[in-house]
Amino acid sequence: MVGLAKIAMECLQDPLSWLFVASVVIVLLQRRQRGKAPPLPPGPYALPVVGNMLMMDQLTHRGLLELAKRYGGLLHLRLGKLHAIAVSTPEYAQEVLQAQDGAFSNRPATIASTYLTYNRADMAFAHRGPFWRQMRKLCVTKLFSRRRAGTWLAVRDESAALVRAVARRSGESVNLGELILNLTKNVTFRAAFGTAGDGDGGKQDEFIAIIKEFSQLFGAFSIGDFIPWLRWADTQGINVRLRAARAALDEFIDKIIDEHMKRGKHPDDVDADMVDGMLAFLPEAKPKMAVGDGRDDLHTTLRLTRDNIKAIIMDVMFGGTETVATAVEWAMAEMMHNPNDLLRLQKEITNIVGLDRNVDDSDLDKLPFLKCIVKETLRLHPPFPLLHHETAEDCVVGGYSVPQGSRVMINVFAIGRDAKAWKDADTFRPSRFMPGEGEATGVDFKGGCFAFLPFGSGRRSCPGMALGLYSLELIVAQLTHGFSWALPDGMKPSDLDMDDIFGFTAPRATRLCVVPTPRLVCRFITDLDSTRQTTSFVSVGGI
Ligand code: HEM
Repeated sequence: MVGLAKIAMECLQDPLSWLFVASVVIVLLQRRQRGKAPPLPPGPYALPVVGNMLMMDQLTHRGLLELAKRYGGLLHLRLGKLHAIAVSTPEYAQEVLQAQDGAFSNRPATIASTYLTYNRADMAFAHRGPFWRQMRKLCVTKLFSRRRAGTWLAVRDESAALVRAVARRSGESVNLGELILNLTKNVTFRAAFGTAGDGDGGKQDEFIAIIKEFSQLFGAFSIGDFIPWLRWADTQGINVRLRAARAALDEFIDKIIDEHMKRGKHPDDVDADMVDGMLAFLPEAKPKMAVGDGRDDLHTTLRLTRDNIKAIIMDVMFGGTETVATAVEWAMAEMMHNPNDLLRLQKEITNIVGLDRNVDDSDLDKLPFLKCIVKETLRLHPPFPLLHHETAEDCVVGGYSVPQGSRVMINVFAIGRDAKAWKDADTFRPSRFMPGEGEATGVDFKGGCFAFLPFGSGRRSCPGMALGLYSLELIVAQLTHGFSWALPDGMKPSDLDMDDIFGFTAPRATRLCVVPTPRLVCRFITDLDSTRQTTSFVSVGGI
């Protein structure tokens, strides 16, 4: 006994031994503490060190839906050092997005996304707190607001340009998915920088190449995100690509900021773009546009840096481009798959608008079935199928522990197809929302119904919802009213591939290709711009 005590005393004189003993004590105390806390939510068995990392390919909306069938609406996975929680029922969604919203409103970020957002200098990746609140106010009241007329005009112009482009291809198979994605890229480019896509093709192509690289890097797998002591290992050379991508963005946007500062447009001008709007908060901008002019609360308190401007522009590009394009393409695809719904919508629009012009803004609120098509599309195909949140503190949900710093994935896709919440949950049936006809009349996606969350709910819900919805409704209405549509090569509606793929959003696995025939009262014009001298249609009403 004396011998043992002597050995222990000798060991403890060595600092390394002290460290070892202290670690053992901490682990034991943590275990004791955890013994008192509620258990973690159920989930598959986690291996030592790597946990469930071998299941990474199942962390998609469909993979997590399958896991939820086995483990329940709140399930736990261990990804290296990280706790990950998947939420797959409306009840649990309400708990994390409403009842405990404050604790669940941080945003997880990888090493790559932290670097690419200039250390969370944007809104989408900023943790909840005073900075994020101010950024959100800036976006909602200044940047995405209806008062920034140029953005809404860009949607109208680009939608009309799409209709004209499709009309020129009457009777041919057109890749509608690709055309729609180009349209939304043009809109966000114009909204951010004010330049019309067509007139500035080179610049826009350069920017799209930067976005593509950002997008790949955002999704790149890095072992250091899950096992921190392996952060030094950069086996795929991602760090070099990250530095190059950010340098390219710096060069591109710095030039645009300088040009905008030189022209000195007032941020409230009708044709001011988002960069003009943000320069009003950049201290180095011209005095007449400088911060602190006391116009409102935000102007006296918010100071932006160039990094903030770049990071917010990327939020707009990522938040507003693929989301709208994905939803429009799905709406058109579902109507091709369900031709009776296409005919019903065409009939509704024809009754209100007539056949001598296309739909405009003032028609949209008179088209209830159009709203039903949009809702049903967003229910079955939410552009962001998973919402990514992080817990700011230890929480308890449904009797289970959710530790601080957990990654929380709210499976909006699974929730929108929850059989307890929705009748014929997997069927596209827009009339379910039709006033006086369907069982889901009055159900909305503004955030109060936790079975229907395409724009999220609570603090982190989408600040661009009004713009996104407007774009979605106008483009779908104009395409539907402008043309009769057929599938190419004698394909039947039931042959249409309706699979999706998981990425930044959940777009169609195969692009939608369709054959248009103009259906408005038209006059022929010869398309002199076209080298093929084709004859195309333009509506007398001026689409
Ligand atoms: C149909 C179109 C759109 C859909 C379905 C959509 C959906 C969403 C969803 C689900 C979220 C995340 C909510 C959460 O994490 O809880 C979100 C966030 C966001 N959206 Fe949208 N969105 C759309 C259009 C837009 C547009 C047009 C813009 C910009 C002009 C935009 C900008 C953003 C931003 C910046 C965020 C991050 C907000 C934050 O973290 O505080 N979105 N959106």
